[in-house]
Amino acid sequence: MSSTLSPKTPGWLDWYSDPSAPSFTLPPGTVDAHCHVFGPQARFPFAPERKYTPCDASREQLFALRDHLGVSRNVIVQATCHGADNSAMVDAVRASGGRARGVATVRPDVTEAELRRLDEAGVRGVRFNFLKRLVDTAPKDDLAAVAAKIAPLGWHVVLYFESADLPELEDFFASLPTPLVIDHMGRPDVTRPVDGPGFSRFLRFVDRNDVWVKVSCPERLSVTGPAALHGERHAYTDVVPFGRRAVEEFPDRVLWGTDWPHPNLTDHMPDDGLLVDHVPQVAVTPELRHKLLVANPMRLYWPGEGV
Ligand SMILES: O=C(O)c1cc(C(=O)O)oc(=O)c1
Repeated sequence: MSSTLSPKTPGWLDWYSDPSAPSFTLPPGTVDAHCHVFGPQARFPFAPERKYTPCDASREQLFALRDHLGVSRNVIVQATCHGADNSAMVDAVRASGGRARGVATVRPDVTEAELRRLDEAGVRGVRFNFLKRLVDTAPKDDLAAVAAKIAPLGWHVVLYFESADLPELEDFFASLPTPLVIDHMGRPDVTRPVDGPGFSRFLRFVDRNDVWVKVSCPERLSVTGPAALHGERHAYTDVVPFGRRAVEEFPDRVLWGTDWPHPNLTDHMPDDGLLVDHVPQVAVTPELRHKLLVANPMRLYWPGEGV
């Protein structure tokens, strides 16, 4: 069997295997609203159209990290290396005993029966990905067709795009008939001022369209670090003003996630324990932290299970 497995993309960085204990204690009920599973490849082969071949990152390994960090629940987002085959993600969500929800990737010809099956498994949204390094195309007609199909289920659309592409995409986004959730703060250029035109445009878009924002991936957005490694508890200081601004302007619509197992990082792989210590730097009061980590994701993914 192992001879049929594809080797990892050259230079691939594996997830950090021995994360430290965070010094910040996550509040009870914390949701990691953005994480992935990869394979395991031998059981859930990667998609032929993928742009990278990762290491395995199984549901058991994700749940072990959840427990180690003091997280209560996960939202498992379909990773592009699995294309529109949601098997690994759905398997993980089903195995969580109600402690995970899923975000899927589906094609425009997806049937109602398949959507109902995903919904019953715990899927609550679909992801539209616009990063050219991750997907070949993102035809708006196809995506609009998907959005029309999932809207009656009460699902939302998760959007992953580069900040430079927002001007071209925002009318399309605003036309979608579902709630919207934006990955990784819309990937701001953190070398620019937090009150400059780029991030201001993003915040205006969020404000006008009632969008949810994931305050996630400082390790991906940071230019100057320092990295969450070697005991560094004030990591990624260049990203802090952007996260703080989003949390303070939209306290009821921000979400947090680890992004474990951190696909496609090339510079370093963060220690996830230290990454948790980034949270109190962007959400500076207990009230803001409770909204970011517990109340907001519960409203979106476990409505009716009030907190
Ligand atoms: O920036 C990335 O490379 C990346 C990739 C994926 C994915 O492949 O699904 O998901 C993410 O959240 C981030």
